[in-house]
Amino acid sequence: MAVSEARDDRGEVRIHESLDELSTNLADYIAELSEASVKERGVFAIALSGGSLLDLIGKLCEAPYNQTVDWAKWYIFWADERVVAKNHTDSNYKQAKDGLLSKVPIVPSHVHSINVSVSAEEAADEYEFSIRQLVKTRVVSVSEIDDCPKFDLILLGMGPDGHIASLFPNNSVLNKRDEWVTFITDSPEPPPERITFTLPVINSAFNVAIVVTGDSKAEAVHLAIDDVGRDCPSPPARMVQPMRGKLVWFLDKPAASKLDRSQFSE
Ligand SMILES: O=C(O)[C@H](O)[C@@H](O)[C@H](O)[C@H](O)COP(=O)(O)O
Repeated sequence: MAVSEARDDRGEVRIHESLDELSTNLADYIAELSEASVKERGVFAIALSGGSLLDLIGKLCEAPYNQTVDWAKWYIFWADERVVAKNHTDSNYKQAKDGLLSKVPIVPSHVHSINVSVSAEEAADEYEFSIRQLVKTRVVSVSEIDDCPKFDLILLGMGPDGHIASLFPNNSVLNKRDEWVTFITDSPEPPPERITFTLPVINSAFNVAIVVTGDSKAEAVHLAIDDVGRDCPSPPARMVQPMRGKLVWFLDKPAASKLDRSQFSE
């Protein structure tokens, strides 16, 4: 059975016995947020990331979710994307299409992927422009604090170095405050060119989920969640602090193995 704990500004931490339990819990969470958002706003604007996360949301293609989720109301975005051809194995779009989008009845015009035929800088600018149009029509809500887009849900993975989206440690894009979407050409992980949401956009969302599995990420999970003191390095994932939204961590046991687990409850 999953255990969970509320960690003040670090959000709710859910730890799962197995990947299967995590996938089911994650699918339930997404389906519930979708239902609430469609009821409240008539649409569900969700931003995906890349990596193992996309395998873990695969349960959404199965019963009961494939029948019960109101797919026609979904609008899909990417919190980060690699600037490669859309049929390239590194493309987050391709991974999402193969694993989810082609298997459920999402409206093709609701899928907002980046333009990969231009430079990373231009792709980021164009993507921000298209999000601005959808904020105007309120397909994407807007933050009352700073006019940032307010996605119903942003799904993030995390690397062993604590990066989320394409916001890597010690990269100057972590300090971007004015752009909604920015770019890098020097990713420490291939491919080098990527576009990414900035922290203000991530922290404006109604809901953010960070999904992390495997013991190679246990130290980064500890540094991102526990009270570790100022002398420890602060990974980008620790900077995810939704201003008015809710943060939930979905972890398996190996990823949670270095957490201070004094107060978890069944
Ligand atoms: O496009 C990307 O590379 C990502 O969005 C990135 O932030 C990813 O989510 C993490 O690197 C975790 O990836 P894994 O879960 O595959 O380790």
